[in-house]
Amino acid sequence: MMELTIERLSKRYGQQWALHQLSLRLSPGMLGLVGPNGAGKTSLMRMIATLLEPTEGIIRWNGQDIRTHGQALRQVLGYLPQDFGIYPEFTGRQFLRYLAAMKGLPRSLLNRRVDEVLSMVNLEAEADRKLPTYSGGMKQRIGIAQALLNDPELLIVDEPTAGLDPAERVRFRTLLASLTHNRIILLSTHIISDVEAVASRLVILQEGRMLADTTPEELLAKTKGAVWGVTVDQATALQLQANYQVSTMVTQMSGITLRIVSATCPHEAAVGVSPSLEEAYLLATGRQAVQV
Ligand SMILES: Nc1ncnc2c1ncn2[C@@H]1O[C@H](COP(=O)(O)OP(=O)(O)OP(=O)(O)O)[C@@H](O)[C@H]1O
Repeated sequence: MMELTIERLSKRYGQQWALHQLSLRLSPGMLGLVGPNGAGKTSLMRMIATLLEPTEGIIRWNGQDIRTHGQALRQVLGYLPQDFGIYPEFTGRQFLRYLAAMKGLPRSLLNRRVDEVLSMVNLEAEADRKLPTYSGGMKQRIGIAQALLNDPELLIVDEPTAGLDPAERVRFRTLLASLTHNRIILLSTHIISDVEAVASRLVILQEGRMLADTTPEELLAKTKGAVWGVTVDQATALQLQANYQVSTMVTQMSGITLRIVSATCPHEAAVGVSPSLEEAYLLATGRQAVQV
């Protein structure tokens, strides 16, 4: 059995609710937890990892309350926190061996398991280099490797792609996708493309509340007919930008081409275009996209 159940979970810091009455049931597969900074993603993940006390609500692993049965969950948990610290004096392999020993892996298994996880994250060739010489992507892959040491049933990864370049980000996404078999993966991000094509389920959080519990396909289908493309002069572009959610803005010889997320047609020359998942997310959250 592999089931995580979250029942009316809330976290309050002082007067502020970081998370409010969230209920979710997770089964094997990847769930993308998407939301802007401050949405409550880290608080939720830390509560599941038994590192933070909920203010209200219950988290159950296979039916058992983790407040009283935390050890059962920790045994099957792999966690890559956002601020994952490395030890500068270690090589990748030494670091993993050290953590494997800390996690109580028996000596007879330890070296073999470290080799296995190094191969899973494709770092065998760099395993004997010191950690400070690693790129951002390699550091994150070592982070995943340490989270995989105990072959976790529940893998929690908090904003792993922050600071990675686009190639590293794609590589990291592919790595996570390869780990979904027979595991629950909870991946948080504020960049929707990180979970596009890899998450079978999307939960959108905003200001501590769940805006949507959906699938990428469903979210896209809902957005059909609500994304428009138009090429206009600069003054019109600025005006449209002030009044609508503009997802992209590209300057071309013929003028400025905008993509606009709007339930109604924003301009007489606008034509309907196929939505991207990012635009679907913008429509769901009602947020202004970053200008390009
Ligand atoms: N220790 C704390 N004390 C007070 N407020 C906190 C604390 N930790 C988080 N918060 C607040 O709770 C809210 C949710 O924060 P949280 O870190 O869970 O969100 P997040 O979605 O993970 O955002 P980020 O990606 O920025 O970490 C934010 O408004 C944050 O300022």
